[in-house]
Formats: sequence, structure tokens, C-alpha cells
Amino acid sequence: MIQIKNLSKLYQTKHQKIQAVDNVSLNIDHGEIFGVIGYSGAGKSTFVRLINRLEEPTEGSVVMHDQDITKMPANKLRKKRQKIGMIFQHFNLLWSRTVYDNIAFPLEIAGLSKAKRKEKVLELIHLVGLSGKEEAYPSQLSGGQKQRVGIARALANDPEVLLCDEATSALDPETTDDILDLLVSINKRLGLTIILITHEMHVIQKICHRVAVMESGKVVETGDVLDVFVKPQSKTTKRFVQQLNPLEHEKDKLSDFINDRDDSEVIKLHFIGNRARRALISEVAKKFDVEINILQGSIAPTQEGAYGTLFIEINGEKTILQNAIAYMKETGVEAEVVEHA
Ligand SMILES: Nc1ncnc2c1ncn2[C@@H]1O[C@H](COP(=O)(O)OP(=O)(O)OP(=O)(O)O)[C@@H](O)[C@H]1O
Repeated sequence: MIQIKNLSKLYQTKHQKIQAVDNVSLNIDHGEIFGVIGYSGAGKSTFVRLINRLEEPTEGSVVMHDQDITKMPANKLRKKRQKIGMIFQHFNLLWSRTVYDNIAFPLEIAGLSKAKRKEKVLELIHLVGLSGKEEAYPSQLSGGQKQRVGIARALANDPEVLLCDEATSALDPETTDDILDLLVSINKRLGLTIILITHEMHVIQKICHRVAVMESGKVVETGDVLDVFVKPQSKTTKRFVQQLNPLEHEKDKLSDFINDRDDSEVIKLHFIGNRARRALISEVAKKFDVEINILQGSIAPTQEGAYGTLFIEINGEKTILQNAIAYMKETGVEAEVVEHA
């Protein structure tokens, strides 16, 4: 487990003090994919760099497998860092070295023999799907391939933790998905703990088990990804969740499709996990004397199951309508009545 306690970073420039990370405390479990999301300037990069002490904290501690990283002397820290892999938005590859030599680099530093290096590098190249590209230079690779090299290099010394600093932000959506799939498969195959920072909720939705939302250096919300999606508490989290369903915050757009009769209600349904498979709408329509108009909906897979939202307008006699809504709530599907214009 990684225990982060009261971690803070204050930058003091000539003209101002910036509290980049402000008293952050988190526990990250072994083998989980933990996401940190925030807008630009929230303190995400600083936070992730405090974990491996690329930045020195002003206060607080980072305890990784019972070792306090913040108190380690330089030589011990150097050794420990070999067990903390890191990948970056702009890959940070050595441009004059081939794919093979980039991946071999951390193994050279760790003092592995040439034969051992070769064995490990070829295994990693296979793992990240770059077989055949051993002799290519970074300039001859696509963005996704460059990041695969970055991942292989980060895994060279069998790390306990992989830190990902906006690792997919420079990639197109399709390549982003490929890299995220690769991270999930590495997490499963190697049981590797992954901490990733991002400003995209899609990344959190697709691969994270838990998420922390950062704002002005503080963690304003944290929890299981599905819980945070269904019941976002802070304003910032709500904005991030809306990224997944951009139409949702444009409620006035919905109103174009609403009949808005006296005997109608607009309901937002949240389907979580296996409940997303239930044919709830046809069930309700058969069971109750109501009419249901589907306004809009979306569904997204997460690591903990599917998460879907559906906006419906439901018409019927008042008591029947209330009974139908109560029935939907009883099934465990979150149903909230939406105020509309
Ligand atoms: N070396 C530094 N010296 C002074 N201020 C810094 C330094 N690094 C970061 N900051 C400031 O700390 C705050 C947090 O920056 P940080 O890069 O951690 O945020 P972020 O959430 O990663 O944003 P982005 O996604 O834009 O990189 C910002 O106000 C930034 O200007």
C-alpha cells in the first residue's frame, strides 16, 4: 500500500508563493489503478512528482511498502526509484538511441549483464507489442509506439508502481484507447499498481478503479469510480462527469424534446453494473399504465462494470406515475426527477 500523508508543496518564486499541493492524504492499494483528475494548474503533476521525489515535499510523507520515501537518503532513494516506473506526456525518450537501446538504458544503469539485458528487453518489447521495431529510432515511430517504448522502459526494472503523467494527452482518441488497454493488461498480468494523472474523465472511466479529484492543490473528492460518477459531490467533479455525456449539461437542449404536459415527469436514470442489462423501460411500460418517451442516453464501460444514464419523459395519471417511479427506484436503479424548463 502507498500511504500519502499531509503532503504539501509550496513553490516560492521571487514574487509569489504557490501552494501547488495542499495537505493531500490518500491511501493507494496494491494492484489498483488510481486516477487523479484535475484541471490545468490543479497540482496533479506536482503531486505525482512528489511521490517519487522528483520534487521535494514541503511537508508530509509518502510511505511505499513501509518505506518512507520522503526520509530516504539519496543513495537509497536512487535504488527505490528503480522500483517506481514513470511515463510522460511527451515520452521523454532518448532520440539518438534505438527502441532496443532506450529500453535497455535503465537496465544498464541497474548493472545487468548484456545477456540478461537482452533477455529482458526482448520480453518487454513483446509485452508492449513492438516486436520488429527493435532497431527503429523514436523519430521513426508514431506517438502510440513512442509511448509503448516509454512503458517498456518504465517496466524494465520490474517496478512496484507505475506513475503516469498525462501519458495519453498527446495521443489521438484511438491510440489513447490502445495505450489504456495496454496499461490495463499490464496491471492485470503483473499486478502492478498504477497511479495516473489526467484531465480527461474518459481515461478515468476506462481504466481506473478509484479516483481523486484535485482542485487548487487539494483533493476535493475521492472514491470508487462508479460511485463518483453516479453521485459526484463537488462542482468540479460534476463538471468532469459531464465530460462523459456532454449533452447532459445542456438541459435546455432536452427541453426541445419534452412534451411537458401536466401529467409528465422527466427522470434521469443511472444504471450501474449488471443493472445496465435490465430491460427496465419495457418492464415499467408493461407493468404500469404510462407512456415513456426516451430523450437521450449513454453507456460507458468501467473497470467495475457499466455505467449508463438515460433521460426519459414519463406520462400518466399522477398516482400511477408516482408508483412507476417508486418501482424504478426499488429495482436499485437510481432515478431522479429532473427539473426542466
Ligand atoms: N517549478 C515550479 N515553480 C513555481 N511554480 C510551479 C512550479 N511547478 C508548478 N508550479 C505551479 O504549481 C501549480 C500546480 O502546477 P502543476 O503543474 O502541478 O498542475 P497540473 O494540474 O499538473 O497542471 P497542468 O495539467 O497544466 O500541468 C501551478 O500554479 C503552477 O504554476
